[in-house]
Amino acid sequence: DPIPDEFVEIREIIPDAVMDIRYVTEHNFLGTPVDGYHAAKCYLTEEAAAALAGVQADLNPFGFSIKIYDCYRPQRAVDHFVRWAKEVEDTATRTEFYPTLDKRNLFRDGYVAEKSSHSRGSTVDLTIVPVPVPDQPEFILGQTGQKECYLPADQRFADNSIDMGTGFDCFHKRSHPENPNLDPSQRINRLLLKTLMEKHGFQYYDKEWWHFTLKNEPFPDTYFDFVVK
Ligand SMILES: C[C@@H](N)C(=O)N[C@H](C)C(=O)O
Ligand SMILES: [Zn+2]
Repeated sequence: DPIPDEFVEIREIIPDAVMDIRYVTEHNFLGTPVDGYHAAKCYLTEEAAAALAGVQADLNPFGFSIKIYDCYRPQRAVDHFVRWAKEVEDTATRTEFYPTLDKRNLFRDGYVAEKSSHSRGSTVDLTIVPVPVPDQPEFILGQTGQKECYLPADQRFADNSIDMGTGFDCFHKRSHPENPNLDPSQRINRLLLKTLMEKHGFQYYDKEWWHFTLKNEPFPDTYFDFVVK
């Protein structure tokens, strides 16, 4: 299935966007590359990409950049998430990604969706990194030690993001954007991301500090399933 004309690959619009597309790798909550991700690329609708370019333009003069974890997500990837959640005996990634929860409750608790706004093409998971972009350790499944994603930045996986208080896809209350039990600098970092994203037309999500949907999304009722390639 071809990539719809209304979608763009983000680096065509934001060449200096930093990419850390987790679902094409093993460093995600499934511990395996996800169905439908064949390349470490970010496709978004033209409208969402243009809005995100505004965020990058605001960050650049201050020596920061957006870093993208996920964009358009094929429906078959979401279906893979659902299958994974039903395999209850597979808890290989629990320590890092959902240390306090039963994987069967990740959908109920709002951390993963069976019908995801990502599949509509105007939702993005992202953070902010300094420029020049600091190194980040390579993740090697089975070799890189798993650390709870809610631990302080110097104890959890050493993501090169500014400190948002948790790692990406940390299914835990500390990831709720307005959790008051964070250091002031972590709360300010979240506020910066949310303020910039809202300025450019995105809606934040009250369960995950990294997840934003364009308010005026062009395909509010369409769940796409083309492959990321
Ligand atoms: C899985 C996580 N990155 C995410 O995007 N969660 C929301 C709720 C979704 O699945 O749409
Ligand atoms: Zn998301």
